[in-house]
Amino acid sequence: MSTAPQHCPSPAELDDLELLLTGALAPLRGFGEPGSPVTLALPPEVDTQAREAGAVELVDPEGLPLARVAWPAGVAEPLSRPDYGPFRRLHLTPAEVRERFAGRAVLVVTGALSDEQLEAARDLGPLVLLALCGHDRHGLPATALLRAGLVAADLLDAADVVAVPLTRRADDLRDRVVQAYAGSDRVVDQSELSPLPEPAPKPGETYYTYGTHSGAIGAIVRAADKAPDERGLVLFFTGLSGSGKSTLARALVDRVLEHTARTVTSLDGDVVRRNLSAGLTFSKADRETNIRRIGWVAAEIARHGGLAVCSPIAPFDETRQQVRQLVEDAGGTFFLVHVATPLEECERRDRKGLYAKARRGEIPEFTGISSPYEEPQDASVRVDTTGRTIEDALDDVLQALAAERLLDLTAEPAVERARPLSVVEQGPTPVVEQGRPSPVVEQGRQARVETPEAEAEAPLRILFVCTANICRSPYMEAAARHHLGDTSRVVVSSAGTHGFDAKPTDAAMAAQLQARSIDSSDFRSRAVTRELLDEADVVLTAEATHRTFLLEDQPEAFRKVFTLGQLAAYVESSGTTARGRALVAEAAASRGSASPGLDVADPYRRGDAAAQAAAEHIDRLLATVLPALTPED
Ligand SMILES: Nc1ncnc2c1ncn2[C@@H]1O[C@H](COP(=O)(O)OS(=O)(=O)O)[C@@H](OP(=O)(O)O)[C@H]1O
Ligand SMILES: Nc1ncnc2c1ncn2[C@@H]1O[C@H](COP(=O)(O)OP(=O)(O)O)[C@@H](O)[C@H]1O
Repeated sequence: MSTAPQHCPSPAELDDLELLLTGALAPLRGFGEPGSPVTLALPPEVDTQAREAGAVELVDPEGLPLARVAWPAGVAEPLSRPDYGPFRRLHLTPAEVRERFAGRAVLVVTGALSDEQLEAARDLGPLVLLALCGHDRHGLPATALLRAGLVAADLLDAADVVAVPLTRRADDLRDRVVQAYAGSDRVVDQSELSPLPEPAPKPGETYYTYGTHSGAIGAIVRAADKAPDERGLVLFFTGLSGSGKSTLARALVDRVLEHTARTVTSLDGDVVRRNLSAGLTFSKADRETNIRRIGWVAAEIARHGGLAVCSPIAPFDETRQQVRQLVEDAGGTFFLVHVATPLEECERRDRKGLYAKARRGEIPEFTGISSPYEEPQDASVRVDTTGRTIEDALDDVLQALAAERLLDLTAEPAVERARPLSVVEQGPTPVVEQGRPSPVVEQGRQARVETPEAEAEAPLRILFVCTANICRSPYMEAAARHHLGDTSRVVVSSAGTHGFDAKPTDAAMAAQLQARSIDSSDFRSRAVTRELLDEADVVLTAEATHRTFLLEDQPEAFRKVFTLGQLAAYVESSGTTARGRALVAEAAASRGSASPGLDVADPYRRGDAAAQAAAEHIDRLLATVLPALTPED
């Protein structure tokens, strides 16, 4: 028989294991007994190995073997006594409690004792404070409950605290567990000491803050009882590729930064896969690993009161539930947003060309096509973005967040958005002297152009970027070249953020160019590279999402990457007279944001009218931007 695999259970499962091993759940002796809520979930590969070996070895978070569990039958045999986690000394077995504290009343507590309850507890005589502090319980966090218990025990004449890791799912077995510790001694519940006030707490709320808590207990309660909007928060967007997760998540992050002093961590699916989850595939197991990693990071952020915004596909319900659990165990709130844009619309958008590839069988296991997406039943809000503006769709999320009193971003920001500052007003950041950018501003290009003089003489290089470099950016490149005529002061080119190398201009956009007597038959698409970005003096993207994509990889390029609409808006609103590189530096210093409202909409596969609208939009923007970007003689 093969060796039993090792596995570290979830915190709640570790709690259950402890109760099983100490006999607190007797006659239950293992996981998964018929009708028992005490279960153990093994990852598929561990499950397979455990079945082969007939057992699994459960280890603590540091890898110390705790128990051998027969598998799949589930009987647990101890290998060592647990010694992980804070307040371990308070974790006595039922037998130890019965022996050490025989004859004492057992007071069962799930919250901090109020002043009134403390007074009433004095009448009970010597006490055992049995603190139910399993990992997935709502209410006062376990460590705060135990600290408050120790203070209370100090204030009472003879009282000791015992930690009982009873989880919420084992609540049906609560009486049995309490009895195991109390034996034949008297049992009193905390709520019997003073009546609960009306109205009773709502599900998920606690009564630990009801009544008066003064002194040291009061301090513990107040520190733990953070208002919902002060607690760690994980906003988790799930939905199909192209449903709008990243767009909405990004818009939400911008709102948070504009409206509050909170810092935000963004964990976008694509970005995580280039970093934290680099190398993972799209198999079910790898997707689960990917989501659990995101969940782990997000939970750590929530543990410290932070705000994390996650936007992976996260197609499996069970993995999303695990993330919820991780976040709640860390004291944070998990807020699930289902971006429920239907597959047909996502496929119509196909902004990365992935659905087309998946349909052709070039991408295996593509979500929605050849890999499942399990619709969440537990989302706090469901948003279908079809036919709606981003602002409108975002509003649904903001309303739900505000309604749950988690984060109110619905009001206008207190400070009106600063108007673009001129370079002189801006102070120490990019300085423009005699119409030339300072070396600091253009550090990235120093390797290419040796001296500022030579740099000023060199033609200004514009790189246009869109998704696949077949619709919008080739049009921008060709139309700009046409518009610029035979000037040698500006050089234009284009590239795409995703795939599709060596494709001609999309037919609908080529037709628009032809209608303007511009030939684009020689054009072939290419992917944007670090070198292309380095070489460019200014990069103009079709959408804010393209800009973000570029800056996620090369944040140092932020002073030269704009959306075309953003730069046009700057030129128009600032009334600037700067030209060429000076204009680029000035626009960078203005710190205007690339609002998606300024994007050139994607005409791909949307017919001739959409192509015409995109072409006309680009024409208008180029008419504003190109004269300003052309250096003066
Ligand atoms: N086979 C397959 N299925 C789904 N998606 C695929 C696949 N291959 C690549 N991509 C691209 O990867 C992005 C999804 O990555 P995620 O990490 O969010 O996926 S998952 O949560 O692990 O399922 C997804 O990005 P979004 O469009 O932003 O969702 C795709 O661009
Ligand atoms: N109301 C809307 N909300 C969000 N995205 C929208 C909306 N309407 C159109 N879109 C477009 O849909 C696409 C969604 O892409 P993205 O946010 O990257 O999706 P995902 O991250 O889910 O793959 C973007 O091109 C976006 O501009």
